[in-house]
Amino acid sequence: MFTSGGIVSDRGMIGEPLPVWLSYLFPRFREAGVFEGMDATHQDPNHCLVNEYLAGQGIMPHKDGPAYLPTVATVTLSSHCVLEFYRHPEDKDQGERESTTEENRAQEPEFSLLIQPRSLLVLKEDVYKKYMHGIREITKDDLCKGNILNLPEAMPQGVEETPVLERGTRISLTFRIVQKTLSTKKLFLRR
Ligand SMILES: O=C(O)CCC(=O)C(=O)O
Ligand SMILES: [Fe+2]
Repeated sequence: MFTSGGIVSDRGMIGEPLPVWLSYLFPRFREAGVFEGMDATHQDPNHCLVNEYLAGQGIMPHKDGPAYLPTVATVTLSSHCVLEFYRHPEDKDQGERESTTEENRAQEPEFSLLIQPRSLLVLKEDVYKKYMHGIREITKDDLCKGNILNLPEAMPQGVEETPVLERGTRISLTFRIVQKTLSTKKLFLRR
């Protein structure tokens, strides 16, 4: 796992340009209007998190938090996954990723999405702000279980008979906009 674009902290991010192998996707994001109208100074994402999940690995339910503008674009490579969405009781989790707890995992998800390899997933607005998202630590996904909202459209061909998908290694590229950026020049002038 690594991040590109800079390290995000409370004070902001000391930005550095994303490498070409990530920024080559920007025209596609623009065509699809993914980050359109988010922020006057940022038309393209300035931060990317690259994650590798081996089969059986997941991520605890969490919100991505206020360091980013509330749109996230995720490109999935190699293997599918099922992303689950949870509504926090009373929505008291104020968007802090650190607030992830075992208690969150105990809840049942409200809905899920089947995320196919080579797909782009865009989460914004309420789904970003009000729901937590997570990936269960399992090696197989039974598509008959849970409330998978994008079925049958996202169902891979040929699995209608036995809709259990075995997970392989998944790589995700998660693009976001960090609004608060600090240039090294500004930092230097502050001293
Ligand atoms: O890998 C994914 O699709 C989700 C990653 C995620 O939720 C995160 O890094 O905040
Ligand atoms: Fe996340």
